[in-house]
Amino acid sequence: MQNFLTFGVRHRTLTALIIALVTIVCGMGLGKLRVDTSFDSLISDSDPTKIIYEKIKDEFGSDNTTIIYVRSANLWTEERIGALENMHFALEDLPFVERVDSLFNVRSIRDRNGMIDSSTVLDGVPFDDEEMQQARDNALYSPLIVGNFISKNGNVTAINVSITKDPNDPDFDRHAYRAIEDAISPYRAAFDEVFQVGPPRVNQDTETNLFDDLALLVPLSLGVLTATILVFLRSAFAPIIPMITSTISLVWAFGLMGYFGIPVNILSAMVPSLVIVIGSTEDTHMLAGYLGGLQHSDKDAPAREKRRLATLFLIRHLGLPLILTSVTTTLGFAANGMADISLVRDFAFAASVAIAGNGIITLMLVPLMLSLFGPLRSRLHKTATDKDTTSKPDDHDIHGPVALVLKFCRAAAGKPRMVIGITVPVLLIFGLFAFQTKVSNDPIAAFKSHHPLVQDVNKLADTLSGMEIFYINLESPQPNAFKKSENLQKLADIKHYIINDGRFDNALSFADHLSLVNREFHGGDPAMMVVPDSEQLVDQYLLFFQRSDLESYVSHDFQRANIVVRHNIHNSHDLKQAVADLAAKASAIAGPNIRVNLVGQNLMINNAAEDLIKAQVQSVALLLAVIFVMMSLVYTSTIGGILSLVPNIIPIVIVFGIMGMFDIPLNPGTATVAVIAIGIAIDDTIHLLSSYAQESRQTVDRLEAVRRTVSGQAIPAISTSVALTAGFIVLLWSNFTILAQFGGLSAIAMITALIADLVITPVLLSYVRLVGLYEILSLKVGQDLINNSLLFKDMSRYQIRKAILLSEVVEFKKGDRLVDQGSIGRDMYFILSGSASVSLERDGHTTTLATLKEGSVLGELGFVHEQERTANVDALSNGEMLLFNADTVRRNMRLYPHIAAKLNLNIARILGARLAETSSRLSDYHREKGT
Ligand SMILES: Nc1ncnc2c1ncn2[C@@H]1O[C@@H]2COP(=O)(O)O[C@H]2[C@H]1O
Repeated sequence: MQNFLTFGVRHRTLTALIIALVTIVCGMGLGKLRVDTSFDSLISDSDPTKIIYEKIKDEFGSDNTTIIYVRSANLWTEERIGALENMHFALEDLPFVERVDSLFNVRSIRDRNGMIDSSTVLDGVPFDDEEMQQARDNALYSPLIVGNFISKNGNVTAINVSITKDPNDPDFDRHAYRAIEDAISPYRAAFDEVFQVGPPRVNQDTETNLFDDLALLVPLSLGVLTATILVFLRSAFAPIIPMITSTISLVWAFGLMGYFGIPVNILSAMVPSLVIVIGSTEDTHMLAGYLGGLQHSDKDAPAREKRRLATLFLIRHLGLPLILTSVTTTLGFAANGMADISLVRDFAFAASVAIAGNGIITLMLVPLMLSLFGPLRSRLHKTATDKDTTSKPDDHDIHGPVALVLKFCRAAAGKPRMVIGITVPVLLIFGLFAFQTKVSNDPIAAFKSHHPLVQDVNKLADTLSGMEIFYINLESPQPNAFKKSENLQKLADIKHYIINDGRFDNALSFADHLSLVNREFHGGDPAMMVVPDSEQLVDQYLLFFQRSDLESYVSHDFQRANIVVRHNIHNSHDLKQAVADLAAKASAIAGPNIRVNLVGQNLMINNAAEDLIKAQVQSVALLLAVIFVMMSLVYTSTIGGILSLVPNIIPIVIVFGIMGMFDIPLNPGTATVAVIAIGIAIDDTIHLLSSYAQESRQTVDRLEAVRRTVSGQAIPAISTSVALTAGFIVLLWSNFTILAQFGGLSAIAMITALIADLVITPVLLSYVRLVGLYEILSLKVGQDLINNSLLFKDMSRYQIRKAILLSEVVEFKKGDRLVDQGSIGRDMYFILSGSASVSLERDGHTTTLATLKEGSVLGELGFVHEQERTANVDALSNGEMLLFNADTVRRNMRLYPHIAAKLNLNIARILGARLAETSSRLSDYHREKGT
C-alpha cells in the first residue's frame, strides 16, 4: 500500500507520463461523447408493457404527439386560417411525421335541416365571412373537436402532429424539434402565440437547460471550492490542486463515456460539480496532512528535504483512510448502477468513474506535486518553537467557530443519555415521515415551475387538453365486436367514468364518433348523444367517416378499440393512482371476455418510478453491507462495522423524513441522494474511527481517547463538510427542479452526517472500545505468546480478548526502573517484548532474584493486595508491556465474573509457581551452606 502511495514521489517522471498518457487517450474519447435527453432513458428496461405498447402503437398510431398551440384574439380571419393551413401542410411534409390532425382534417358531422352534413371543419381558406363563421360554428358545435382542436372561446386551436421516431438517430428529438420549429416559424407572426409542446420540445429544453447548468454550476462550484479551501487551509497554493485533479478526472470519465457510448444526461451533467466538490475533500485532507508534516520537519533542513519529509508524513498518516474513502465514495455512486432506468445507470457510471479516477489521480499526483512545489510554511499551525511538536492536538489550538462546535460536541459527549434520548425520538419522527415519500419520474416535473416549457404545457392543458397521452386498448376475441352496441356502450361507460372522475382531461373513442352521428340523426338532440342500438345503424353511421378518421380508435376488423386519453398530471404518484383506478374500472366495465390494456410512453415512464424505489433500496442496502463488511475487516470487529454505519444511516433517515414532510418526491435526482450521501459521509466516519483506533492504543481511558479523536478530527471534518454543503447548495441554482432538490437534500445530508459524526459517534465510541487490542497485539507479538502464557491459561480467545481490552500498552527502555521496591503500586505488567531483572535490595546488598522474559508477569503482588513492592524490577532491554490497573480491572470484571475468576486463579498459579521456585532455591541455599 505504502508502495503504491509513494510511487508518485519515487517515480515522478513516470507518474506524470502515465497520467498524461491516460489523459490524452481519454481526451480523444471526448469527441465521441453524445447527449441523451430522450424519454427512453426514463423507461425501465424490464417494463412488461413495452411489447404490448409497440404492438398497439403499430396498429393505432404513435402516442408520440407534438401539439402546436396557436392563439389569436381573432383567429377566424382569412390571413390566419391561411397561415394555419400552410402550417398544417408544412408539418405534413416532414419526413418523420406520421399524421397531422387539425381543423383541416377533423370531421364535422352536423344535421342541416334533416340532411347530415359530414365534412372537414375547414376545407381550405373560406371564401367569405359567412363561410368563415360557419366553420367556426361547426368546430365549436362538435364535442369531438372542442377541447381537442379548438378552445371553448374559439381563440385557440391545436395542430396535433404524430411522430414516428427514427431509432437510428440518437439525436432524433433535437432534429425533430428544429424541423417543427422551422415549419411553423414562418407563420408565427400571424398569431398572438404559437408554440410546440411534446417530447421533442421537452428533450430540446432539457438539453438547453443542461448546458446552461454546466455553464453556471461548474464556475460556481469552483468558486465555492476555492473560497472554502482558502478559508480553511489558508494557503494560496491549495485551491490549485483540486482544480488540476478534478479537471483530469473529468477528462478521464467523460472520455471513457465517449468510448463506451454512454451519453451525458441531466444527472451526469452534475458530475463535474460533484467531482470538484467531493474530490476536493481528499485534497483538503492531504494538504492538511502535508502542512501537519511540515511542522515536524527540521527548521533548517533544505526545502527539498522539508517537502519530501512532509509528503512522506502525509502518506504514512493518511494513506489507508484516503484509499478507503475513495473506495466508499466510488461505491456510493456505483451503487446507483443497479437501477433499471438507463438515466440513473449512465449517471452511476459517469460519477463513479470520475470519482475513482479522481481518487487515483489525487493519490498519485498530489504527493508528487507537493514534494516538488509544496508550500514550506504552514499558516495553519504555529511554528515549531511556539509549541511542543510532539503534543497531541488540543482544544486550545483551535479557535473561532470550530472551537464553538467542539465545545458543543464535548458538552454533548458528556451527556450521552441526553444525546441518545433526543436522537432516538427525532429519528422515529423523521422515519415515520419517510414512509410518506412519494415517487415521481415525470420529465416535466424536472423543470422549475416558472420555466417556459412548464408554462406552455399548463397553458395547453387549461385551454384545450393536457399534452400527455395514453391509450386504453380493448381487445375482444369476437369479430366485429365493436360494432355491437353492448360493447360500444362499454367504451361510452369508460369515457363516462373518466369525465366524471375528473382527474384526466379528455377521452375520445369510437363510441363518441358514432354517438355524434346518432345525435345528428336525431336533429342534434343532446339526449341522443348515445351509442346506436344496432349493428345495422353502426354500419350506416360508418358511411359518414373515412377510414383515416377512425384509424386511431378502432381496428379494421372491429375487434379492437382504442380510447385516447389526454391529461396533464405531472406527479407520478397521482398519475399512478388515477391510472390504477381507471384500469380497475375499465376492466370491470369491459367484463371477462374483453382484454384491457393501458399503454403509453407516458405510463411507462411513470411505471419506472417504482423501479427508482427498488433500485434505491437495493443500492442503499448493498452499500451499507459493503461498508459494514469493509469496516469490520479493517477494524477486525463487527462493532467497528456497526459504528461506522450509525452516523451514515442517520442522515438518510433525516433526508427521507424531510422529503416526506415537504412533499419532495423521490425522482431520478433525489433517488441518488441516499447512496451518495452515505458514500461521502462515511469519509468522515472513516477518518474519525481510524484516528480513534490510533488513540485507543495509547490510552485505556476511552473518554480521553474520544476527546483526543474529536479534537484531532474536528478541523478536517468540519471544513470538508462545510465545503461539501456549500458545493451541494450550488446545485440549488440548477435549472432543473430535480437537481435543485438533489442539491438541497444532499446539503442537509452533509450537515446531519457531520453532527452525527461529531456528536453521536463519540457518544457511541465512549461505550465501546473500537479496536481489539488483542488483534493488534497478536499481529505484533504473535498469538502464541499470549495464548501460552500462564496469565491467560485455560481462558478462551474471547475471554483473553476481554481481559486484554482492559489493559494498555506501555513502552520501556533499557535501564528503566519498572517497579520500585518499597513503593506502593497497584499495576501488574505482562511483558510483550524485552526482558527485565528482579532484584532485592537489603542492607546495601543487591541480590538478583530472577530474569523475566516476554510472556512473564510482574507486579502481581501489588496487584492482588495493596502493599509495598517486594522487589525492584529493571528493564534489561527496550521493550513493551501490557499494564493492568487493579482498580480498572476490578471495576470492569464485575460484569464478567468468569473471566475475573480465571484471571485471579492464574495469578494465584503464578504466585504458587514463584513460591515453589523460591522455596526450592531457599532449600538449595541452605544445603549449600550446610545448615
Ligand atoms: N522471587 C521472585 N521471583 C520472580 N519475581 C519476583 C520475585 N520476587 C518478586 N518478584 C516480582 O517483583 C515484583 C515487585 O513488585 P510486587 O511485589 O508487586 O511483585 C513482585 C513480583 O512480580
